[in-house]
Amino acid sequence: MKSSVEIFEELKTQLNNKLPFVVYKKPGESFSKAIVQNDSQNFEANLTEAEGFIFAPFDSKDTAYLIPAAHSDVKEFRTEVREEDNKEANIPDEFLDFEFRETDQKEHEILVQKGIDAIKTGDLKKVVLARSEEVSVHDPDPFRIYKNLIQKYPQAFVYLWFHPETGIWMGATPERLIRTERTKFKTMALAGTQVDKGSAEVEWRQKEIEEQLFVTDYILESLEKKEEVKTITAGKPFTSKAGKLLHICTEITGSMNTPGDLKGIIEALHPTPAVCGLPREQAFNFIKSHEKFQREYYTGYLGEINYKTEVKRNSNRRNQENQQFGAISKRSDLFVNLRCMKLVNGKARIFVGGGITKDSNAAEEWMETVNKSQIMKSVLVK
Ligand SMILES: C=C(O[C@H]1C=CC=C(C(=O)O)[C@@H]1O)C(=O)O
Repeated sequence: MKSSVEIFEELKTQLNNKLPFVVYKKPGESFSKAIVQNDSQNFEANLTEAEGFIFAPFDSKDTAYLIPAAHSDVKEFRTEVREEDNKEANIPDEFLDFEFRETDQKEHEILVQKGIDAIKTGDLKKVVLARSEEVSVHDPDPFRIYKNLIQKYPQAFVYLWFHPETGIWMGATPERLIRTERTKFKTMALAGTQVDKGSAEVEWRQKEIEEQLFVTDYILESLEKKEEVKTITAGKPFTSKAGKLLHICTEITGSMNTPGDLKGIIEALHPTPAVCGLPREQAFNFIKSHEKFQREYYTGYLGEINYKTEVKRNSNRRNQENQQFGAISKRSDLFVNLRCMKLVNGKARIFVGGGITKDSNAAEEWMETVNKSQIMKSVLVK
């Protein structure tokens, strides 16, 4: 196995040559994977036949890119989380000393208030409204920032993606869109945010409980309708930690009639009410006509799609039944592109948003985006 130093050197060369690659680490794992495209073609992803690593935008009308498994090499290397660096619960104050413009605050509060008013007067139940913010970075080395993200957010899906058509994106997202293996799938309903104050008992307000329930109900309803889906079950909501933030999460598991029949399921899930709103189309239109920036790949999704993996055969007689499936299975593991940024000309464009319901408060929503943006800012400092 090559060392991380050697692999990062190879990735630097890949970036200098403007060739696509992605390097990522899954929640809780102690190794990273780099997928390095070995030619300079641009591959657009088609959900029915994509096999590789997909990078898909918020708006499905825009282009999703793929690093195809057949045109790339996979390299795995250890990326241990050092305990002393893992300061995720309390980011030191000096890391938070970035200025934000007052006009940003005003603009965001006006946008949120428009969302609240639309919910109170129409059919819209929830809309996720976001903003972007640019900060200068002293040392915009994406590999250094990637290493920082891994140390700070060991429980997130951490990634660094480059493609000549999209530029450099990176992030540490807490939200899994879907994971599948053979006919089994797993997804989650994530919503509600509060800052982790370190107390063992976490209390959630009715507003957040309701907001998260919308998300769970929507995911269940839209998946139940799909003929690809055979069974589906939701667990109990629990508090999940994402850096110094807490969210409410419900795990949803199920099975499909045909292994790897993902297209319909992805289309049913994306964009989830955790990043768009309810009803989906109205929320989508509201976002498109009111937000003052392009989301691009923020609130899109990314990850392994139909990756062939070897299944270890078990010589135990009782498992013989399972062997009839053969030794190769296709696996997908996709994440929602949250807590992310785009690196452009030595600056980081950070994307943050929050779910708005009838009980939301514009000033609180602004603060929520400030807290979320600090997840990115804390890793930009040396
Ligand atoms: C849209 C974002 O977060 C979503 C995911 C979890 C909690 C959320 C919330 O509390 O509003 C958002 O729905 C973001 O981080 O930019």
